[in-house]
Amino acid sequence: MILSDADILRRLEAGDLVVEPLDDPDIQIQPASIDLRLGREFLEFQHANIPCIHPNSEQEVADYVEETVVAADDEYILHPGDFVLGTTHERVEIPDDLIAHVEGRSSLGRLAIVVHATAGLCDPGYQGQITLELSNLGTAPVALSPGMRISQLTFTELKTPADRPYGEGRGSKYQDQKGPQASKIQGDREFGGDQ
Ligand SMILES: O=c1ccn([C@H]2C[C@H](O)[C@@H](COP(=O)(O)OP(=O)(O)OP(=O)(O)O)O2)c(=O)[nH]1
Repeated sequence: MILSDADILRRLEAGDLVVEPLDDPDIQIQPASIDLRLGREFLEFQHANIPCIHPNSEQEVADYVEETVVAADDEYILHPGDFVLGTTHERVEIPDDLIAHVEGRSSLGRLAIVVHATAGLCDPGYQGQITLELSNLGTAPVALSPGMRISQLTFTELKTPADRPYGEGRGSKYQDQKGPQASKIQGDREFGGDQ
């Protein structure tokens, strides 16, 4: 079951679903989703730094990205073909019996801006800001401004709460992330990590 605006409000009031700061609930709570705003930090990919990324190399991933912070009243120009990591302004807490889907907004989609390349799922138990995989699929640069509504979250109720929710209990690598976070795939067991 997908939560409606009334269901979302009920869960926010109950306090187990958290979206904060929710500056403007009247505008941000949509019929069956919550609009989230764009944060000020961006991770850009430095193509010249390394020839290729080996997923098991924390160093290569770290060398590959560089953070840019734009002022609250400034803008970030996303050029055609660019791929950068952004962040939601809001921090979320997803209860154990919900999953949240990170979706784009139609108005931005019509300008060719997408907010995730592939992994648009926030697990039951996830807490933190949401890293956005931002791309401009169009032919004209688009100016993005911190605070603008950039994405929407929808919520689906699970049949039963997750037995092992995302979080410290299972060593989840993005729990409590602040700002855009680069890939931590080197934490995967396949690449020598313990997850
Ligand atoms: O667009 C998104 C989607 C998800 N997340 C957060 C919430 C989610 O719970 C967490 C992990 O996502 P996923 O399970 O898809 O990533 P993974 O690579 O499998 O990581 P893990 O091994 O920690 O599950 O990342 C984001 O920040 N941005």
